[in-house]
Amino acid sequence: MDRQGFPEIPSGFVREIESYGSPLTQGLAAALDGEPSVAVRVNPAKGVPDGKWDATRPVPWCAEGFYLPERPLFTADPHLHQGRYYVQDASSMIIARVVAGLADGRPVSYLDACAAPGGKTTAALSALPPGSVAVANEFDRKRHVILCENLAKWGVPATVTQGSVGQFGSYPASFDIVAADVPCSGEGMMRKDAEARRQWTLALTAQCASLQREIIADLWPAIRPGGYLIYSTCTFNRHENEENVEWIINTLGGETVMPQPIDPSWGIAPGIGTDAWCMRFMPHRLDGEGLFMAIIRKSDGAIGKQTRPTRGQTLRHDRRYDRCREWIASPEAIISPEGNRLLAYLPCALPAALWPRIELGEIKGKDIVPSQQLAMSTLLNAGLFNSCDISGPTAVAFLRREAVGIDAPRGFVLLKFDGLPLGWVKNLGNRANNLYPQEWRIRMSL
Ligand SMILES: C[S@@+](CC[C@H](N)C(=O)[O-])C[C@H]1O[C@@H](n2cnc3c(N)ncnc32)[C@H](O)[C@@H]1O
Repeated sequence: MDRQGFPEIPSGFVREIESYGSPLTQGLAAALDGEPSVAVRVNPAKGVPDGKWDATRPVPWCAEGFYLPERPLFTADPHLHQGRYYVQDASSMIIARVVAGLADGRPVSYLDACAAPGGKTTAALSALPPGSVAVANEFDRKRHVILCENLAKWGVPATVTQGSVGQFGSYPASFDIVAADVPCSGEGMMRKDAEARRQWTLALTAQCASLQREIIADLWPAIRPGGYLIYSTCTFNRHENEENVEWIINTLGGETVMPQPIDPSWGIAPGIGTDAWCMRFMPHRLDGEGLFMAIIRKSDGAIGKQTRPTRGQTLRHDRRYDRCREWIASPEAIISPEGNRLLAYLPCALPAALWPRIELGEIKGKDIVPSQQLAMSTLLNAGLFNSCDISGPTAVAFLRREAVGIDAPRGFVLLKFDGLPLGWVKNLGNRANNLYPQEWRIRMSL
């Protein structure tokens, strides 16, 4: 056993990386016994109050990223639950820079094919130029639920889907950028996660490399010719990294590109034993966990070509709900019920099945009970609702789904903390019903 009851770094892993004979891997195994850093990325659409984290160090490659000197009790912080920031390993924040560089100011269609829990998706959503559309998919059902929660809190509209990446075969040449943060052997997590050490075998790396090729082959038709694949893993071995990038280039047809200049002082290393342009984040060379990323441009064509919106083709605005139209600041939205949920669809260049949607509320008789997703949305027209500013302790009680006393008119009231929405209560006068989603509530004792 080594640090904090972690098993030793697997010797087979050490032998594997030493076999590369690269100076880039010297010192890597020792660094995996060190302490991981703590970093956060601020949501530019919501922001955090000035001075929230004094004297934090910026993450060099991400304008919104900061290292914290120690790990606070994030769960007890209402700002986290408001989607004002995301706790994320610093290395992963590179995705924002890459996406901004590839889009280069043009609206694009973006697919994050392996998205849960949503760290890279939220970063990409903040980096995509206005007018872009984003789809986030997750294969695993339980992780999809977490993805929905994290993206709802982030508040920037996106479509969330659940299923295998094969489903995107039905949308040929539909996306300018496809991000595939593929499932991997997780060697880059050996510092944070004891299981990453326990599960490691050379056979696992081969299995993962093969699954990753299947995933990319399934996704490839969905990328527009001339569009981009962002391929990433959180592992160090070459089989899942450089070898797969070369397989993609040679078998599917593309070339690696560098979308943004990388400052050598950041410590990001190139690929090992390849001419392809790759980025290696190695914890002994920079402050972040292991990450590998390559950007592959699919041969031919140009990106940014938008087809005409197919608005109204399969969905019609339901006039019974006209009064909810202004709840969100999107005049194009089509308001339509699905079962007892009232949804606002945001028409875009993608087929209607992939239009982003915001749940406005639950239809209960004549009432529409406004939803938590609406409260969190950056499109919410907050001025249309009665609201009430609450203190930190009341905010935490609300997030625990406890009863909160408020001084506000009767009916649905939007609770605000530090100037931004936190959620809804139904004020009955003598008490207020807490409408925070049961499954999102803070469960731990604080
Ligand atoms: C590295 S994680 C993604 C992390 C995420 N991009 C983030 O930054 O928060 C890889 C994801 O791929 C999903 N996955 C597992 N098997 C898959 C498969 N066969 N096809 C597609 N995705 C799969 C996993 O459930 C997992 O959520």
